[in-house]
Amino acid sequence: MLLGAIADDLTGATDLALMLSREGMRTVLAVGVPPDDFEYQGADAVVVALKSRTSPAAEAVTLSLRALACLTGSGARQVMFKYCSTFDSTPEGNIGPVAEALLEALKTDITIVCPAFPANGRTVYQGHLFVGDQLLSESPMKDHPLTPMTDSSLVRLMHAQTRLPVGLVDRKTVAGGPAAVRDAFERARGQGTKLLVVDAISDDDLRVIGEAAAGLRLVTGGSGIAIGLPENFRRAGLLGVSRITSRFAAPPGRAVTLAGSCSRATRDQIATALAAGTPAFRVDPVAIAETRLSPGQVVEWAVATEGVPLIYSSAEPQAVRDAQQRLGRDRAGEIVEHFLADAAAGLLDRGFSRFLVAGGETSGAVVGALGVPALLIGPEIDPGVPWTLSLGSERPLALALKSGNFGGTGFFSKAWEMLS
Ligand SMILES: Nc1ncnc2c1ncn2[C@@H]1O[C@H](COP(=O)(O)OP(=O)(O)OP(=O)(O)O)[C@@H](O)[C@H]1O
Ligand SMILES: O=C(O)[C@@H](O)C(=O)CO
Repeated sequence: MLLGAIADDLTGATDLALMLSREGMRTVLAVGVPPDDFEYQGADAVVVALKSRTSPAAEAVTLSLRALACLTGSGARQVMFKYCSTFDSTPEGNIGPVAEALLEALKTDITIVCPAFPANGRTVYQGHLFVGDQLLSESPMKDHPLTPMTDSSLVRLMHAQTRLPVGLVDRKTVAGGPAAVRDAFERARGQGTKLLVVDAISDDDLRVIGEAAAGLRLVTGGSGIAIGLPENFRRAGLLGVSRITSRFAAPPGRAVTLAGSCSRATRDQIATALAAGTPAFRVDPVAIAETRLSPGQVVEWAVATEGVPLIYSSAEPQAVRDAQQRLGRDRAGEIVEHFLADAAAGLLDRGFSRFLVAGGETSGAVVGALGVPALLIGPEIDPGVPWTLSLGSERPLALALKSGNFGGTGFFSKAWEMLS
């Protein structure tokens, strides 16, 4: 194993695994910390998908260290910690605490912090994260149900989340190429800086940073930062030049779309699907809490519905706030996650084998309920979202796990057409 990665949610893990596959690494995704006898299938890269983004920081650290032990125990030469390209976190973490714990466990002195993913509009300039043409704190991320982002300065956010010294490598330095960035790492090292936020506004910048990061034991960032890492292994003669051609044969069976993401992109995709006449069932968290709605009812509705049914809880920010006021923020989230997971398990029992799930937390819950221990990465649907095939599940499943804010407005029909 050349690269071992720890992702703080499942859609983020598929996003990273897609990036590594595209750059020519045979990549396997493990759902949760893999057991000792996990079959790595000779992979160049293994991505461990956790569900640690919004768990208490201490829990996220423990889980991440367990994943790290598996990856380093299997010989990973470099380790990556993958978090969201919109830096989804709270003042308590979990990005800072996990990065700090990984640095310490790997006995290494410095790492980079770079969530940039230009293909999806995430860029970092002067240490500030932009989403499209908006600062993070002015983007729809300010209304996220679990991790509202109200500050765009990555340096400030990292200061709030760790006790470690934080520095910045600015765009001007990155424009100077890999040697200039490596020099900046050395200078920062000399000053005792441990976490270096790095500017990146294009894939070219990310390739420069990737090359400069060849000697770093730990790299942290969004999937974009991985774009330049495979080439380092190639330069070192450890990775072949051939690109991976993904063979993808989706199993037969019925299909369903499940959406628990309240992100802007998902809401637009739902609106597009509804306008096109997609049969849809809207799930209300308060109705679930008051036991007026059960997963079984939704399963029966989907079974009786023709085409690809859409089951969604996604709602506008005000409706989410109302539900959270009634139920509590975490409880509202958990109620919906459990509901959609139970509905997915019910649909699996009724012969469904193709699942498109929108939302990272939602995907984690659904894939857990479907009993899928690992995934093989298939073709890209939109930047950051591949079709995947289950590995080691009772029967083969096709899964598209979409990050909440990824994908064009016609994403659902585009994804399903790829399987028809
Ligand atoms: N109507 C609702 N009211 C309150 N909470 C909701 C509602 N619908 C969904 N949720 C919760 O909001 C959270 C959405 O998080 P999720 O990670 O699934 O989506 P996302 O943040 O858009 O995606 P990603 O993490 O991939 O960016 C989940 O915990 C979900 O259960
Ligand atoms: O980086 C991203 O934006 C995604 O891969 C993700 O982590 C969403 O949950």
